[in-house]
Amino acid sequence: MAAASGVARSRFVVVAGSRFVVVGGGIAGVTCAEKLAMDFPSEDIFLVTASPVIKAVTNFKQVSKTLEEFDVEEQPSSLLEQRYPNIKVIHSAVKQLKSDEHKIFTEDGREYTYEKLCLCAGAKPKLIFEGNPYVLGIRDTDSAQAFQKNLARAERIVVVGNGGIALELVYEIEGCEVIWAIKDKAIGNTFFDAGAAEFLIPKLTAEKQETPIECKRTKYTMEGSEKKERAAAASDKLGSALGPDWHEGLQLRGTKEFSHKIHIEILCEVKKIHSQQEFIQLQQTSLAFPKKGKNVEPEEVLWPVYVELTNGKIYGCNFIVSATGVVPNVKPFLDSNNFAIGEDGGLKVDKHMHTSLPDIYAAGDICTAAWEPSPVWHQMRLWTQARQMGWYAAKCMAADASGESIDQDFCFELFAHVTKFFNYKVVVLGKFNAQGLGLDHELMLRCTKGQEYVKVVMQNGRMMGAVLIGETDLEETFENLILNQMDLSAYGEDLLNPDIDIEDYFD
Ligand SMILES: Cc1cc2nc3c(=O)[nH]c(=O)nc-3n(C[C@H](O)[C@H](O)[C@H](O)COP(=O)(O)OP(=O)(O)OC[C@H]3O[C@@H](n4cnc5c(N)ncnc54)[C@H](O)[C@@H]3O)c2cc1C
Ligand SMILES: NC(=O)C1=CN([C@@H]2O[C@H](COP(=O)(O)OP(=O)(O)OC[C@H]3O[C@@H](n4cnc5c(N)ncnc54)[C@H](O)[C@@H]3O)[C@@H](O)[C@H]2O)C=CC1
Repeated sequence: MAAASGVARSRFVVVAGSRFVVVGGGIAGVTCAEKLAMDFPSEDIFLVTASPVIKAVTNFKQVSKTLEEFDVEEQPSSLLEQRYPNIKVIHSAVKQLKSDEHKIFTEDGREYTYEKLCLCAGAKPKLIFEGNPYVLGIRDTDSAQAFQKNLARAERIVVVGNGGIALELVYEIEGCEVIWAIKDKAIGNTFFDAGAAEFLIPKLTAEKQETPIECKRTKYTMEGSEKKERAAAASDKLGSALGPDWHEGLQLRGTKEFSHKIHIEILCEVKKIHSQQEFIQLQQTSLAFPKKGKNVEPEEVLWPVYVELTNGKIYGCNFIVSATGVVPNVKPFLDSNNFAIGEDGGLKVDKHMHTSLPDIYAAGDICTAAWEPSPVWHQMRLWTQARQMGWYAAKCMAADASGESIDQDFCFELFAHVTKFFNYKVVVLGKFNAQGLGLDHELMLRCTKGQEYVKVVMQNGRMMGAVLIGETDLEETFENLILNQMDLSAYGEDLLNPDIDIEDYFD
């Protein structure tokens, strides 16, 4: 017993301690470390990360009260250390946390002490049939490249899930048949309602893809990363999450000559996945790619794998993409640490980004916002929120360290996200899908086919949320109307009347 514990102790070397230690080289961790480095120029800030490259926010611009514009670069960590000489990046994964001793232990056998720690280790894809070699998830550079390689040899794939990744994939993939299996009635349930889905659908059947629109608020690049480091990233199992426009550098093309070929199976899930051999033994029939949405033809061709849906249909394919959400990456930190965990599996944080354990904070995809939120804010695991939380967590750590109290940052007053789907600019504000409002709300719509889709969510004459697809230029006005909760009953449908310049109305 004594010998065993002696061996265990000698495996770790105390390298150093720092007042502030941040874990994770994604947007949340890097932003947190940068803010601490700025506020404490004479302290060393340790950034411990499993990934060989880090994610840096560049060209940040606050374009309105809550909407932000910034680029994200995947960079070698040396660039971060050049910008902030008091940041020391440690490349190793944390394998254990001893919160009662204020220590973390890394995979390379070192231990570090901290006074205040911020955990920003992100999330992992929540895969269906995890472990099946034909099921792929997309999270980081490594998994995106593996997907691209498999797609280049594929004639047909099945995409499961109906959120951000699935929406991007089905639009971007060319030269490959795509069976898109969704649990819901309409596409894009995490961002859209059935009306918006209807507006977007024609883009999926368009034969030719158009030139990508300039996305005003987001850009994702890998500038500054050297080839050597990119290769290392490709073999990394714990890379940071990809972000907007991640697919632009990748050719997402199968073996065929056509552009889009998508069939959507609604209101179903995957019941079973059969290997080719299992399928042969089953003596069942699989279906050919449906023509004009109808599944009449059985298929004779043999495929590497078969997907049986809960609606009874079976499709053969080359592989399956599980774009079915994420689970916070909390595992390395749980052993012997009694963290309060949210329903979604994240580390619960209070309004000061503090977890349930002393001196430990969390930010980004790993955490679950457990404070009483503003009526028009909610958590979504997004790039923007990772940056906001990382920045604010650093402010909270600094305030706690100096015994000050601070108010919550304004960004948590209103949920605001700008992105791009199907080559349209998409802005979602507040309770854009009437989340949590029950039946007590009204919707107002304005739609010009192929051009714009505007939806506002109203409750008791007040605007609670909005979805803006296309170049509507309404985001700032609507942002103000949601924030100031003005009674808009008197304006009725004029609120969305295209002949009235509502900006003038409310200025
Ligand atoms: C394909 C894809 C597309 C996306 N598109 C968008 C988009 O268009 N817009 C948007 O807003 N959001 C998008 N997101 C979501 C967004 O990328 C994430 O919400 C955000 O990047 C999360 O940042 P993070 O810093 O919390 O986590 P991550 O970026 O996951 O970073 C976690 C970091 O922790 C490190 N780490 C993990 N475990 C350990 C450990 N044990 N020890 C040390 N380090 C560890 C990792 O190496 C990594 O550096 C997308 C996500 C994906 C997967
Ligand atoms: N443009 C953007 O803003 C983008 C944001 N992202 C973010 O990246 C993260 C990962 O993206 P996604 O994986 O798309 O997650 P997501 O949370 O956006 O969507 C998950 C989808 O999977 C479905 N689902 C869950 N379990 C399922 C099951 N067992 N069977 C079938 N369907 C199931 C859900 O109904 C939902 O439609 C998310 O946080 C997302 O917000 C991703 C891509 C683009």
